[in-house]
Amino acid sequence: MFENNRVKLGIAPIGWTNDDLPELGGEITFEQCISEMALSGFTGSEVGNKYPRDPEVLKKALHLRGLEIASAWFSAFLTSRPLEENIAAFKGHRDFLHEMGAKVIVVSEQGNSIQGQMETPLFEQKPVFTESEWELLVAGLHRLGDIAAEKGMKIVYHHHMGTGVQTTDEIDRLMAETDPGKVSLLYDTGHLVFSGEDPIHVLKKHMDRIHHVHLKDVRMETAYAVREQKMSFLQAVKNGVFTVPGDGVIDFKPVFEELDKAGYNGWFVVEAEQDPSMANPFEYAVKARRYIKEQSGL
Ligand SMILES: O=C1C[C@@H](O)[C@H](O)[C@@H](O)C1=O
Ligand SMILES: [Co+2]
Repeated sequence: MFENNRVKLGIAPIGWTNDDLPELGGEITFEQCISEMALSGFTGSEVGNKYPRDPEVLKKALHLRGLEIASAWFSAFLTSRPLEENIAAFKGHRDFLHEMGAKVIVVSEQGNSIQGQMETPLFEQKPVFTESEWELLVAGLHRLGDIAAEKGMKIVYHHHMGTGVQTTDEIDRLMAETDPGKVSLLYDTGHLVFSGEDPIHVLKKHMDRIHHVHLKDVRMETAYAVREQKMSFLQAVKNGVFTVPGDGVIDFKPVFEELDKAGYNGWFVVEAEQDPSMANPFEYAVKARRYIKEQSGL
């Protein structure tokens, strides 16, 4: 599978130090994190809160370990803040990623998002965009897509738990209303399964829009407990809802087969936010790397 080096394999720093919950892994250094990524067999990474922001300093640390930057998350507030404010912040992010050699920019709309709220029940209070919010989102994403294209880059939209683009219907609507030349999709297995969606259905339906992949697995017993006990997204993460591929309920073989069949080229980024004091990030990175090799040959 994935012959001709079409796919690169990265891992996100969120298993070592969590951006949404910085106290998780607060003691782990940037050097430990990137050294363990390289040692476990990955060649790329996304950007975490401990990464130096000076591109030359970051490049040197990464290149010493054979790593490159795949992308980095951008929180958009297109439905809740002025467009010009979004554009100014986005341009800085785009320029940094461009300097680092990334080709795609992860974008997620955080207007009305509950993903960062510790006490807000995830399934009960998920935001639903109004018609005017959908219009703002679509028009704003088109602008961000144009700005990314100025540097030969693409935006890849991250559907996400606790946001207005979480479910299959919401992803379908976003894809239907956005221009494929300006807005691509990030496919995150963990968020789809946690939400109760069929990941293969979404994959097949939107394959031609998918230009970045997050490989995340789900501990289903925890996902059920989150619903029953009305936990928030952050409580779910603390309780270990997410883990690395090969450690949860998702069968990644058909995911890899579909992506291979479609000629996917780009990054696979393992992304498993869990408490590093309970799930040793190096051990889980090695586990993920072995599982991906077994299932895809990569
Ligand atoms: O891509 C991601 C970035 C994180 O900050 C986020 O909360 C996580 O769930 C995710 O999928
Ligand atoms: Co993700």
